Parts: sequence; structure tokens; C-alpha cells
Amino acid sequence: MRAADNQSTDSAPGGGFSGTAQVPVISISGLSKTYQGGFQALKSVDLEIRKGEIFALLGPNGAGKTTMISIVCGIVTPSTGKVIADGHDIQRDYRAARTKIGLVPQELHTDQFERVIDTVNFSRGLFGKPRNPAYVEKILRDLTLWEKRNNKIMELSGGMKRRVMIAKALSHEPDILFLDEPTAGVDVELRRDMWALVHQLRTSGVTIILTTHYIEEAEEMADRVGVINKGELILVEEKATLMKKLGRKTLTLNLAEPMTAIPDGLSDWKLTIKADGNELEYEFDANAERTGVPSLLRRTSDLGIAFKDLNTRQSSLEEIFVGLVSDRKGEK
Ligand SMILES: Nc1ncnc2c1ncn2[C@@H]1O[C@H](COP(=O)(O)OP(=O)(O)OP(=O)(O)O)[C@@H](O)[C@H]1O
Repeated sequence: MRAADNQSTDSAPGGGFSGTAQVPVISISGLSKTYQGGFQALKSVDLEIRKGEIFALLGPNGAGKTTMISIVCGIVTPSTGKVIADGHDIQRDYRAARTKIGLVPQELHTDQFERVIDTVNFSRGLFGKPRNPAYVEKILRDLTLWEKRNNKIMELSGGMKRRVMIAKALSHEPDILFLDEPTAGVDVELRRDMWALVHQLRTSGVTIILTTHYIEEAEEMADRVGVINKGELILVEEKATLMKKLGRKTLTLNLAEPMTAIPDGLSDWKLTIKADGNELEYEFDANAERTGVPSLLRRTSDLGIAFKDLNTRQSSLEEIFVGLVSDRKGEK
């Protein structure tokens, strides 16, 4: 499928990825999930996550992100397909695979009456790991939770509670961390804190896979981006390559006189009338040798189309994403 093809061709990591070169730490192949009742939430997904990278899985609501994470973490059983996590088959060798993985779920659920340090120690114990006060102290300090270690969870702010969830997920020293919508519903400041924290975790050698609705988050953090839509992984790409390859520029002409239809003389350009006929938009590839901009401006002048102002802007990852998802809708 397309996503796998992309992976085999993108050899040179861009966008600041500095992890160990191209070693897959998770290999997903032919992964499908049909829930009871017949709904197919995942459709033959192939994906390799590289050791040491930050991978952002983007997709609209209901795309299958949580389903995919839940399968890798052993919470949901796949209908078909295979997942190898750090050399271990997640079904045949579940315990060994799960030990390598930490999961910060979307919903914050933990015993509100428990003390921070106890809940983290308890999570570690669930993986059969012996107590390690020095390690637990380190993660609590890294997460700026050390001062709060004796507080009950219920006494913490929402942001602190999220940090506790991360501390729990890291308690058994996993190499791979899944963050399911780490900043859903948090304020901008906390989101930035969380981004810094994720970068710091990556520096410490943890591979991070996060799901997000926030394109801005993928743009800020990810080395690579996967786009999932209706259970299909429709693209996997280096973030920088994606933005460069699919990034378009838009030229907007603010017309002196409103226009109702695009004149025949402008049919060679990909133009759209916007703002009730007051704007003419031209989308072009900024990397192309011939962008078509100078010739368009000459032609508008020849045709006597006057404009008051003009501006250009680069399309964001958000527009790329919306374009991709809607293109696919068109294909069906
Ligand atoms: N246990 C279940 N039984 C039946 N259908 C389910 C079950 N869990 C999820 N689904 C359906 O599978 C689809 C994918 O859900 P999933 O939670 O994986 O999406 P998501 O991409 O994580 O969405 P969101 O961004 O809203 O969390 C949805 O249509 C959802 O309703």
C-alpha cells in the first residue's frame, strides 16, 4: 500500500531527526480490525516506527488512531496482521512486548485518593519490576512532580495529573512511549510544556508515537507524520519532506471590481474566485521552476483586470492534511 511504498523510498531523514538510523522498533504489517458488529476500524495497515523518532499519527475523529495504539499495547485484539515491538510479537510474546511499551491513554484515569509516588510505584510493580526508588525519583523530578510526590492525585491541577499519567507510563522503563492525544483540552502554555517534555524524553532515548488532532502539534514535534483516515494509513512521510513536497503557495489578488466567472483568457491557471468575487486565488508550487505567477500577472493586466492588492502565503500542514483527507473522499 501507499504508506509502505513511501517508507521504502524516504531514505534521508529530514527535519532534525537525530535518532539511530532507520532501525524499526515497531513493525506493523497487514493490521486490520473489525469490531463486533462489523465496523472495520483499521484496514490492512503497514507501518514501521524507527528507533528514537517522534512519530505523529494524524487523523480526524474516528480514523482508527486509538484502535491502532490499543492493538500495539495489547488492549485490543487485531482481526488480522502482525505487530513486532522491539523484536517481540505482541500476541505470541505479549509480556515481553508490553514491557517495552509505555502508554499514556487519552482518558485520565487513576485513583484520585492515592499519593503520586504510590501510584507510580504501583504501576512499576504491575510490570513485575523490583522497586527502584532512584529511578522513580528521576522521572518524578524530570516531570517536575517531585515536590508533589506526597500529594493525593485529587489535589493536583489538570496539567500535573497528565504528568502523573506520563510518570506511570514511564515507571517500568519502557523504550517506546505512546501518547494518545497528549494535549487534548489543555491550555496553550501546558501544551508547550508538554512538547518540551516530549523532546526531552526523546533525548533520553525513548521512541515516541503520539496521536493528535492538532496539526500544529505534529508540525512542532514530529520527525515523521502518518496520516490515517477511515482506518487506512494514507501517507507516511518525513515531516519536512511532506511540507516541502505538498506545500503549496497561494497568491491572492484583491480585485478592484468583483468577478462572477473566471475569464477564458485565464483558463491556463488554477484559479478560484473567493470572497464573493472580490478575490482571485491562484495556488502554485513554490518549488517549481515556473510558478506561473509572472505570466498570470501579465495576462490579468492584458485583460484589463485591475487589483488593489496582492499577497502570497505558504500552505500549512493543516491545509495539506485537509487536502489529503478530502482528496481521498473524492477517490471513493
Ligand atoms: N469497541 C468498539 N466497538 C465498536 N466500534 C468501535 C469500538 N472502538 C472504536 N470503535 C469505532 O472504530 C472507529 C475508530 O475509533 P478510534 O477510537 O480508533 O478512532 P480515533 O482515530 O482514535 O478517534 P478519536 O480521534 O476520536 O479518538 C470509530 O468509528 C469508533 O466508533
